[in-house]
Amino acid sequence: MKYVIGVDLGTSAVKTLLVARDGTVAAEASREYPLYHDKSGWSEQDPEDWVKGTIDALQALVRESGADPADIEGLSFSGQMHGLVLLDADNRPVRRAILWNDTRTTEQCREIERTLGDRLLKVTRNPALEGFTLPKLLWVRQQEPESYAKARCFVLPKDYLRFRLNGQIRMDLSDAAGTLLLDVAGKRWSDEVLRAFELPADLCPPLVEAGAQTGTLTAEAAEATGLSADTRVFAGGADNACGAIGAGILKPGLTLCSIGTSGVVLTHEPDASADYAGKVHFFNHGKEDAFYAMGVTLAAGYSMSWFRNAFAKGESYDTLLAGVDEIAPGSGGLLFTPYLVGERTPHANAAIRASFIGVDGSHTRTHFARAVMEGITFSLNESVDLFRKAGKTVSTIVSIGGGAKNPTWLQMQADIFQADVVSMENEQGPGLGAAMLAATGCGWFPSLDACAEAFVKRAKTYRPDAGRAERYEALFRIYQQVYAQTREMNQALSAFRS
Ligand SMILES: Nc1ncnc2c1ncn2[C@@H]1O[C@H](COP(=O)(O)OP(=O)(O)O)[C@@H](O)[C@H]1O
Ligand SMILES: O=C(CO)[C@@H](O)[C@H](O)COP(=O)(O)O
Repeated sequence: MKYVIGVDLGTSAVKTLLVARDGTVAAEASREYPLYHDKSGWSEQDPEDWVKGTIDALQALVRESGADPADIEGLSFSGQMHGLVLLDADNRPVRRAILWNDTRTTEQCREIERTLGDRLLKVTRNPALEGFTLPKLLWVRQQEPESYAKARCFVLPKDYLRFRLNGQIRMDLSDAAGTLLLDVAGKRWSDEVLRAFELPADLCPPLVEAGAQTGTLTAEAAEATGLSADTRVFAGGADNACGAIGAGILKPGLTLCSIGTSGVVLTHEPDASADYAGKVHFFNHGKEDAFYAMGVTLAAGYSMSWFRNAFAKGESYDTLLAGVDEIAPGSGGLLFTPYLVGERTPHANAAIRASFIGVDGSHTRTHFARAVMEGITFSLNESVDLFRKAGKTVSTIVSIGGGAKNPTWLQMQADIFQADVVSMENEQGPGLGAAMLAATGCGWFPSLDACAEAFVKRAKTYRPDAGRAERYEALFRIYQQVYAQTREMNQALSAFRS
């Protein structure tokens, strides 16, 4: 049997999948790594932790599957987006990576808007948001000039990981789209943006398609992982692009919901003609010449993991969420907004923070757990709502990510989104999407679409219940008021955050 590997470099962990030629997942291995929040709004990781975790996970994958390394033909990547990894002349990181959910760059975002005006949206197709890469580059240049002086090139998280496995510095278009330095429709680095900020063109790595082969494993990487040095390495893509591939979102009319650390609602765009006026992100897909639009909830799964770590440390999600299905929609009048680290869609605001509204003496921890699930899903529904208002039909949503492991949450998504929600046999869509890029690159299939026919396996469809949907519609209208009602208070409270 021949195999490929998909490596998903997530925010909470790296997840590796060994996938056989018929699309069956033969083995899985993952390793967690820490997040550093040294100050309020900061979020960093050590690139060395990604490399160690991945090598460890790959070793375990090869060892525990018993697969012959010679039969593992290709490997590709899916990665958390936007994180800035600045490299020195020897390609060593000059500081820790600043991640997608780090919001320290509000000032730099305003500077980008002032400098580029309406050209920003025209060229990069996106507004200036704290999570994107360009504001982070400007922050390091202004705040840590000694680190910036050492920097020769920047890459994104999975590009650094790939470099450590194949020795080549490259960036794929789907990830480059989230830097605010790419001419998204033209598929090239924007000279105009680089010039406007006096950034040298060679700071940007060579661009490739997500499906392009970028060499093979180095001898050292092969030795460390137990893989063969002949294993072909394919560039891979942004986790949301790969999640879309792994869920079969390869043609118009299909929508994805992913609840990982972040949460996204994403629709396929066949070309760059759609204009959402910057209300949602607009990026290059991992499928050549296609695009996607998406709304992002910054703290989706992160709200659940925060809740667990703060109030039930050490418990499994299954234990934490036991009993939530016995509580009626609305959690007994308890509402949660998931703005733990600020928000992106529909409220681009780094200063907003989360709330529980309506706490009652009768509420138990289970009410709080259900309210957290509902609040995250209401936030994602703001993106569904935005797409519907822009004229998209959203009737079937494929749901992936850690949040899709819980059947009550999947039914809740159907009831709140008022759409059929489809789960996958394997909820690890981004890793599967990465494996599909490798499988197609190895020539197993003539196209990603053909690969999807064999690899994308739907498990169950959750249909909305009319009664619950009606109740949630009323609750959603109340939920939508919380942002405006708490914005000023949170702005004032920001002075008290450390
Ligand atoms: N069994 C579960 N039930 C409900 N939610 C879960 C479960 N397992 C994981 N999650 C949620 O999924 C999140 C992790 O999802 P994952 O897709 O692995 O994230 P990432 O790609 O960002 O590392 C956790 O933060 C948690 O909120
Ligand atoms: O910032 C974004 C998308 O714009 C995030 O979706 C990151 O790409 C991280 O993803 P997860 O770790 O939550 O999968």
